[in-house]
Amino acid sequence: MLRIAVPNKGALAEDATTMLTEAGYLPARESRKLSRTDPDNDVEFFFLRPRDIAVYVGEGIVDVGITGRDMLLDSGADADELTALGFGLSTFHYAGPAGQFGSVSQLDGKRIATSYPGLVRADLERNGVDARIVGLDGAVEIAIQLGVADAIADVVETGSTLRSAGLEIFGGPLMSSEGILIGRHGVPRTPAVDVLVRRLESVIVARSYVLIDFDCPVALLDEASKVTPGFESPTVSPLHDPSWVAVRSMVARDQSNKTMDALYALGARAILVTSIHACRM
Ligand SMILES: Nc1ncnc2c1ncn2[C@@H]1O[C@H](COP(=O)(O)OP(=O)(O)OP(=O)(O)O)[C@@H](O)[C@H]1O
Ligand SMILES: O=P(O)(O)OC[C@H]1O[C@H](OP(=O)(O)OP(=O)(O)O)[C@H](O)[C@@H]1O
Ligand SMILES: [Mg+2]
Repeated sequence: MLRIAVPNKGALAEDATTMLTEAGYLPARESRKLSRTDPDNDVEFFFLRPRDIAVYVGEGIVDVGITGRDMLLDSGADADELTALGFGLSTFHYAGPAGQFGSVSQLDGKRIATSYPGLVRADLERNGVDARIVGLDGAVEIAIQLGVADAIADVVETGSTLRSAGLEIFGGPLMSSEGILIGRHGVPRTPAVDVLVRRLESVIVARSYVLIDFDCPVALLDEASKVTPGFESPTVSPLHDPSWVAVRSMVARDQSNKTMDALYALGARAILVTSIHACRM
């Protein structure tokens, strides 16, 4: 059985479960249970704290897990990113009271509150800054007001938590993060892991692309194919009227209206966009 660790709470938990469900697995947690089997897929799910998942994977206790890239890096666990999952997008930043800090070098001799000490220590070393790290479990944005730190380093998504604490970011982002699938370093990918990765990547494709169908005068087919080149090349089918063809292609979901406008302006008609329920690329 493939053993998969899934966040049991926090920012990644719901999206990870939804994505695995769309990929055909049964990861929904039953009441307060910390594990469940999915016999049809020969998988066992473990519901763990996202921070601990890198540790369990790195120690080889579970085969793979879903966590944040920032948490993997922070943990220093012996695990690698297998694929990025496109949810839980965030950046990691230093922040301080508005107007007080301009660059990382100004952190020299200061106290920095964070829940990600490994990540921050590595960044400070890279920048040659000697600062004291104050390790906190969460709600670090209030640490300056409470007098335990001079600056913080934390996850930023919308920035609203920082703003409401009167803080602003300074220096560049330490990293960009998102939910990722991780596996133990140096362990060859088994066929079951390959299937999992392919299924998850297919969910991302099905979410990011749509199918576009349209009727096109044969004389315009080359031009239309440039608008919708698809992955390999568009599918072209004959119509009863020999001067027209039907064309089908994949286009990026967020470009679908622009693509329809361009095709219409070119002379294509009966332009239809449909969602992709599932795929294997
Ligand atoms: N507001 C957010 N938006 C997007 N991603 C986030 C957000 N907060 C945290 N994350 C990401 O989610 C992952 C797990 O963080 P999360 O906050 O869920 O864990 P935690 O702090 O241990 O749990 P909790 O906040 O429930 O105590 C990290 O990779 C982090 O970057
Ligand atoms: O930029 P924003 O959209 O405001 O999101 C960022 C906030 O979200 C997370 O907090 P979380 O809810 O996980 O609480 P925690 O700090 O206690 O972990 C993170 O630690 C930031 O505080
Ligand atoms: Mg959190």
